[in-house]
Amino acid sequence: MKYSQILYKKVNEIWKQTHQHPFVVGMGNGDLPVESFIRYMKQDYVFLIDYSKLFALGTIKARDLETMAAFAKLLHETLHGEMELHRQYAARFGITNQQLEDTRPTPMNLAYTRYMLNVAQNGSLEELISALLPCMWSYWEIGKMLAENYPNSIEHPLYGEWIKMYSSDEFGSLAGWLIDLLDNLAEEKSERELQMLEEHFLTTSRFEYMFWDMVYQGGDWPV
Ligand SMILES: Cc1ncc(CN)c(N)n1
Repeated sequence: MKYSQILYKKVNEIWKQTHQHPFVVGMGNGDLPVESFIRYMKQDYVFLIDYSKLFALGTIKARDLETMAAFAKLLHETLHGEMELHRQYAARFGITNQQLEDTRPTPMNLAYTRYMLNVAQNGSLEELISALLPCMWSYWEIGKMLAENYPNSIEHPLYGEWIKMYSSDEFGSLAGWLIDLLDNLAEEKSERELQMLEEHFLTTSRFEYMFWDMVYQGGDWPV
């Protein structure tokens, strides 16, 4: 069995609960309050600024030109594709790009990005990938699940664009490339190293769930 399939099984329960989270379900059936979506978009924008840096660190840790170029492409797609979606959403609500960028990350958001940046800066290329992969892979799974279970959701005036982007073949092929890369790299790793990668994968899968919960519940600094 491929290493990614082993990981997929390990996070099955976490991802299942993520798919059932009211924020995710609310995008599918259109019931999600707009204020929750605006909170998500702002928090996610500053999340993506740090997340982009992981791809930059991926180019530094890459061991060949092809991998370097692929990480550079992911960096470009995040800054100019994924984040552009957020900028367009924000404009609809009269939120400027500067206001988006100035969003103060919540403690949960900060904990998540600091965890990944710490792994990316201090760990191996394999650790970096295993920490960031749930972000891409779980979003792709959510996009596909929503498009399949809620076929009309693609037409939703607000959430439709989000679902279209994350269920798209383009997004899926970027996630797929990262999955294949981890599978190849994992072949040469010891049990102990694989255990560490699994730990990162599980941790950031849990962080993903917590991120949805944070933007739904509105968790912020107490003072
Ligand atoms: C919190 C989070 N995780 C993942 C993704 C998908 N890149 C995202 N936009 N935001």
